[in-house]
Amino acid sequence: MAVTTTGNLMFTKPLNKSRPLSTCSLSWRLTLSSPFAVSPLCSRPRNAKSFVVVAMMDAKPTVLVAEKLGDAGLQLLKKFANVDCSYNLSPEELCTKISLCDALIVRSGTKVTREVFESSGGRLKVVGRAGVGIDNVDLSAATEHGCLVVNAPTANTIAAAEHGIALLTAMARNIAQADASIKAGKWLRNKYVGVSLVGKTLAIMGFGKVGSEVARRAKGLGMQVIAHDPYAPADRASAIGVELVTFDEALSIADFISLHMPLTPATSKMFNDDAFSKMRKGVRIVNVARGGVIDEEALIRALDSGIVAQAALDVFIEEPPPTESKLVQHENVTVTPHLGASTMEAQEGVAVEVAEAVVGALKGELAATAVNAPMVPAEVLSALAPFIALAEKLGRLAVQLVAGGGGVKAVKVSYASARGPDELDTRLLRAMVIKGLIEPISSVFVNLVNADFTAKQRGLRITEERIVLDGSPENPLEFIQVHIANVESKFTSAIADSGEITVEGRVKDGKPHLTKLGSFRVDVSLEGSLILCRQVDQPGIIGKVGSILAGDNVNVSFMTVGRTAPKMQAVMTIGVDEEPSPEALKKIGAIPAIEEFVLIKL
Ligand SMILES: NC(=O)C1=CN([C@@H]2O[C@H](COP(=O)(O)OP(=O)(O)OC[C@H]3O[C@@H](n4cnc5c(N)ncnc54)[C@H](O)[C@@H]3O)[C@@H](O)[C@H]2O)C=CC1
Ligand SMILES: O=C(O)C(=O)COP(=O)(O)O
Repeated sequence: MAVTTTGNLMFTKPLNKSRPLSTCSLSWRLTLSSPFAVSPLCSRPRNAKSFVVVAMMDAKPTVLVAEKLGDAGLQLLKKFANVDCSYNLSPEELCTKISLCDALIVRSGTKVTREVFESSGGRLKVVGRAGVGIDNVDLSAATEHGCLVVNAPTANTIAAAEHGIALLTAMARNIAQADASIKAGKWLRNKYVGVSLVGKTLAIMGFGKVGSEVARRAKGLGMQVIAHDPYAPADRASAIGVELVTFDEALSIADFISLHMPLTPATSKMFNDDAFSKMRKGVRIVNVARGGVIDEEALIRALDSGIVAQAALDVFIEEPPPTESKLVQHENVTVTPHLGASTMEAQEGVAVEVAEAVVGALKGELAATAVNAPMVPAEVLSALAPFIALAEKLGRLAVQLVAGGGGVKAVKVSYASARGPDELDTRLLRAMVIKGLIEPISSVFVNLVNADFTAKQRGLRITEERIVLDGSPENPLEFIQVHIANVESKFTSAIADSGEITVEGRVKDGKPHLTKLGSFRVDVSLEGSLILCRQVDQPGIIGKVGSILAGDNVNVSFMTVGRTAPKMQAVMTIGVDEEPSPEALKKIGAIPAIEEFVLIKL
């Protein structure tokens, strides 16, 4: 393939969409039934550009590691992928490089913006955050681009909690200031008299993983611990002897306040003038969460007025903060450069946690640490696996039966199961029906991440219905039906009495089968291509069609006939391994008894 170089980019000719998959530049590919199925670059540039950047010619995906990552994680990645460790990239450099990458791993120092996803040209499949907070990743843009975001939610919990306690104790005893003063040649024993922690009330704001661990440790120091978290279960708090209180109660009671909530639109600047005005005079604040949860200007005012006696901050709205920052320079403020997660142990831990999630996602597995996709436990996933393939095939079949009308706008998916509604997670199945409905008629790539978004964007209303069956709930599902309303069909027999295109499928011997088409009972394996014929039921038709296909060297894998009654209307479904030639199809259409027929590519 001819490649020309322009600056940092390698450009090649526009790729031919009709090229067989096996000749794509990106030869690794996941199975289509995978929820994170990767359609190669050549088959679906999402934002199709006149030129497509081609990354590499070997079989491995490329992972860009944009910030320092523990060695154990790097080794894990290298077993599966080409790993490009490029630190301190400018936003422009990141946007340039990203089009050559299948995965990106960052910490808190890299902003993964909408531009990054747009610049990836659809190639970026997964962003791994080697840590907890994902406020530096534009999750909406990731979801819209079908890019999975995973994080490492557990491996740095203890490190962050320990750093919170370190800041709490260092602040109370003026450790940083006293250290600086000795180094400046002073000996200020009276100036740096501290305050005791024992018996004081600590309010933990955000009682999640880190907050709970800080609470445990603070109790060990003899503090009274209360917590505010609108979403935390009371039994978890009471199990470690912590009382959950309202926001205002926490502010008005606490001697010390430690922040542990994520930065979200709801928590942004929640510690503002109003909040500071409700605090006890002389309160001391620790922030190892995110700088953005505090209005930094309001904190300076509260420090200057004495409402806040001291603050210890690991995080800032802008990182690194400007050197002349009044907050950083304030004598009652202790600062660290976002070190909460920076222990040897935590960095090795997050590196492994994120590398495993990224490799898994690149292999098409569902990640337990997915941030923008439903987390489906492994056992549920394996039980649903055959139905995932069925759901996609039914969507693909149904949409190819549409001839016209108002366009596909209203689709109902019915799940027949003996399981209770809470025991059947249909999110995955719905996503796969959407994938099947949209991919054959567009260049959009649909996966579990962007399925609902893509359907909504295309004005496709998906409703779901449960058909409750008696019997053993051992099987997750008996059958799935897909109904498309308000459309005409190119195969009128696919329209059921309800007036909707209706297809029904079951899993037989682990394989997806079509079991009903419109009002006709059929049974054909949903593989390869399908020929659907409607004819007046009479002897000899099967033989005629069979011999036309044999003459065209097309292997028939399956054939069934469903009829309303003997000698009445019948629907013949024929599974074929190869696609018949137009001549063969013409001959089938010319058989007098055949009233309509259609070829469906699954
Ligand atoms: N400084 C550092 O290096 C580190 C900072 N962090 C920060 O700490 C945050 C917490 O981490 P984890 O405990 O692991 O996350 P988590 O998700 O286990 O806990 C967050 C808690 O905040 C609560 N929360 C959400 N909105 C709230 C609100 N409006 N008011 C009070 N609570 C609210 C949630 O219900 C949840 O329980 C992360 O989002 C991250 O920003 C985490 C690790 C290291
Ligand atoms: O995990 C988090 O949320 C952190 O803030 C840690 O950030 P870092 O990976 O050290 O840049």
